[in-house]
Amino acid sequence: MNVTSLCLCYLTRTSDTGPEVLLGLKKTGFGAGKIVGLGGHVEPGESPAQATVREVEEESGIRVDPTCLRELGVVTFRFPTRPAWDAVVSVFGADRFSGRAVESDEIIPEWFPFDDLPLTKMWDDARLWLPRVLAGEYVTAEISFAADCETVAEARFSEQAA
Ligand SMILES: Nc1ncnc2c1[nH]c(=O)n2[C@H]1C[C@H](O)[C@@H](COP(=O)(O)OP(=O)(O)OP(=O)(O)O)O1
Repeated sequence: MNVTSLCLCYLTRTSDTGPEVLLGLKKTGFGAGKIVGLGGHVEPGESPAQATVREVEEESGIRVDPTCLRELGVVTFRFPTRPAWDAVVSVFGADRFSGRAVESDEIIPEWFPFDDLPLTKMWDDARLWLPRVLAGEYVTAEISFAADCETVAEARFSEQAA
């Protein structure tokens, strides 16, 4: 069976008080109630970058030119008790984009300072790698969740560069 292909995008900006990243409260579907990065499924015929541009606009109204996307890593999620949820996530970032973040059917967007990320309200794995990608590190990771599908049981990082 093919593993689901997802994308995530961390838009960043510099405010008067320092660097910030755009996250958002997921209103519906997988991960509802958590604060997440913008993103979603890579549809058939799309590249991960094309899916990222589409998902960012659908979820926040912000437009990103594909040439402005930076590859930040690839994270594989494994759910041993729910293998249908297994996914490979292509992670991108961009600091050039147009428009202002607005609420959509899926997400209530919010900018967070790099030094005050809402990690306890995010997927449990985010604390392990989001600060690293925001610090400029390319991350290749495989995350296995415990039986509760919420808690990280094991996280393996490899040194593979972009
Ligand atoms: N564990 C973990 N940490 C961080 N981020 C994520 C996960 N698991 C995840 O699925 N995600 C991210 C990856 C994706 O960006 C979204 C999930 O995509 P989803 O919202 O289900 O996909 P959409 O295409 O927007 O939804 P549909 O419209 O297809 O229902 O969360």
